[in-house]
Amino acid sequence: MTSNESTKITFGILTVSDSCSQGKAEDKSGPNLAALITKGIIHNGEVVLQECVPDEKDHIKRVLEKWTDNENVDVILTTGGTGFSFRDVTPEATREVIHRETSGMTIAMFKKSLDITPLAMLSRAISGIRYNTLIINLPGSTKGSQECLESVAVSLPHAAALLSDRIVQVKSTHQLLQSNMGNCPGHKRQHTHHDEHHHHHHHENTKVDPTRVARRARESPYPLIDVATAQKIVLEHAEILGTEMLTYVEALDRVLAEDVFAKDPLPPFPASIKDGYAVLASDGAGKRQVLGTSVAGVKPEDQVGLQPGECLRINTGAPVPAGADCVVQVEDTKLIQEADDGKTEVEIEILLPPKVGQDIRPIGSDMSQGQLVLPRGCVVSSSDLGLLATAGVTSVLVYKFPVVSILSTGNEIQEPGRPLETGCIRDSNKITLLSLVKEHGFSALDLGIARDDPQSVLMKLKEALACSDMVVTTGGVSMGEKDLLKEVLVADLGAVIHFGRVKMKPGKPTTFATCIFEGKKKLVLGLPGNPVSATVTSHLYLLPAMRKMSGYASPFGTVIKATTDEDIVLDPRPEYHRAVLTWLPDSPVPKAVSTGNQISSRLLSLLSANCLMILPGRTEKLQVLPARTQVDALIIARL
Ligand SMILES: Nc1nc2c(c(=O)[nH]1)N[C@H]1C(S)=C(S)[C@@H](COP(=O)(O)OP(=O)(O)OC[C@H]3O[C@@H](n4cnc5c(N)ncnc54)[C@H](O)[C@@H]3O)O[C@H]1N2
Ligand code: MOO
Ligand SMILES: [Mg+2]
Repeated sequence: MTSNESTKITFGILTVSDSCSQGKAEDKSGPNLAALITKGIIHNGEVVLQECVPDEKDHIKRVLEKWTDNENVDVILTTGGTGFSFRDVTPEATREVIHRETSGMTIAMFKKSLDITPLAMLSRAISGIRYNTLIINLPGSTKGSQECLESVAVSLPHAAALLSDRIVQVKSTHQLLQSNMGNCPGHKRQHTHHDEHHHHHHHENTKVDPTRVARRARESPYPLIDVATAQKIVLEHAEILGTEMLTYVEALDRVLAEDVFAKDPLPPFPASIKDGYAVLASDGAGKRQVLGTSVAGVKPEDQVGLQPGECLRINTGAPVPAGADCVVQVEDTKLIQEADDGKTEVEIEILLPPKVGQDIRPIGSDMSQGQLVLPRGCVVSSSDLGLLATAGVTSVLVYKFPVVSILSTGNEIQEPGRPLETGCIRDSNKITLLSLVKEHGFSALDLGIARDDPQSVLMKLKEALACSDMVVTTGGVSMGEKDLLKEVLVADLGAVIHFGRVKMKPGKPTTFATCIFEGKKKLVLGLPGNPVSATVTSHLYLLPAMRKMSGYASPFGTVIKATTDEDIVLDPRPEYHRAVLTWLPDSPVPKAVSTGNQISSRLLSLLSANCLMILPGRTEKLQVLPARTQVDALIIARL
């Protein structure tokens, strides 16, 4: 039996201290703990994270949650903030993030510390498990924290193995069931000599009784419904959440909840369209005395009046002076006489007889006072903002945006930006979806990664439901043993699953549910885990739902006609085939060129794709769609 030689145990060390975080004191116990671990106090221990935070509960919680949920570290040691002083809140922060206490660890530390000094009684340290991470409070002093670490060191490898082993156990089940995944060498881990002990632990800890695999449905209980029906169902529940007043500057991409009218006319005065001279049309062509200049921005009442035979130089946009009823552009005039200073004009000649109203924009000719400027339901664009500004509208009533949270699931998923851990892949779905909604004028919250165990999925779902109107998850909705979303939704959240499978490719296991959480109706969109499926189904269900909830009159994306570029073998399910639209000079209908291998795990099939060709499902009489067939194409990117 080999020991779990190959497994390292990753540590995060969090020093909690106002003075250290403010640089007023040097953190000694944190580095000392790191040194002990590096020297091997824990077999295969490795410090991967180290930070110092003030004695602020929320700050401590944030780091503990981040290190657990995103960094997936095995053990977190906090040092400091466990005493009686008012600022000591590490135990409170820890208690709020752990799911289950590990009192054995705490007692072991106290036992040893109390043997050394009765003052150990003044520590309020606790320890516990959050998902698969063990969090242990150590005292702030270098000596005290070292003694406590030494007292638990002997059992840490075992504790960490039990927690992480659950992952291996689940992962191998998970892998087994995802038939297309095969067996990944990363998961074959030799159990230590506690084998029977481990299995014992597995049984009680993984809450997956072996019979369940056998009982597991061989067929999904959810009927395959078509895309249009699925979209209709989602939109029925995607209701407007209310309205809010925004300053006009914040209104970009929002939908107006009421008509907007012009407060002021444009132009507010008769404005010249040209650089030239303001004149009386009745004077006809011929000489004029130049009175002076009317420039843009001068108040009309400061303008001198105009008598017959007189004219006033005027700039584009300047108010036309009282009396003048037309403007002649300077190109249609000739200079007759100018003053000794060689620049002030005295007399000019109008070469063409001017017409009344010529080159003048009358008051309100662009926008009259009280006129309807933007109708209710309009999605405010950049030029609409200009109109709001012009109309003197300072704030507008818009529909509220839905708060949407995005949650990845899966034991094999790790946060991007870190070296790959054995048997893991990086989360691409979350960043894809977060930026996809942003591309379409919305925003969403990143709720991290849920692990493949019921309690982790439930905790994460609750967290997401508490802070958003719609929760979007990816993964865990197909037929696998660890595809827990539907089960947790129904069993633990009393949700109604409106559909659990859609006849489409990719995107078959797309799931949609609603539930009442803290008295409010919430939507849960369970997208498939395959990256392409998650992205394609976002275009078909997520964006339309967000648009509908934001007040869009037409929530669906734009569909145009395109012609296929080559023969395409049809799938039994209607396919949303990634393609690149290219317009050719001789045909108004663009060509849609496929991006190649469409397997739904291959994000590259979305590379430069700007549309999804909507292909019919295969039938007896139609197996292959010939080239140059006209199909619908859903636009999915800025053209
Ligand atoms: N027996 C059956 N197995 C499967 C069926 C079926 O009908 N019968 N459907 C297949 C189809 S179609 C799809 S789509 C997938 C969807 O499965 P899940 O939604 O349960 O997704 P997972 O199993 O969790 O993961 C699928 C795949 O995607 C990877 N993944 C998951 N999350 C992420 C992420 N955030 N970033 C990147 N990659 C992710 C995961 O590693 C898996 O490879 O089910 C088929 N199986
Ligand atoms: O439905 Mo899946 O997304 O085809 O692979
Ligand atoms: Mg699955």
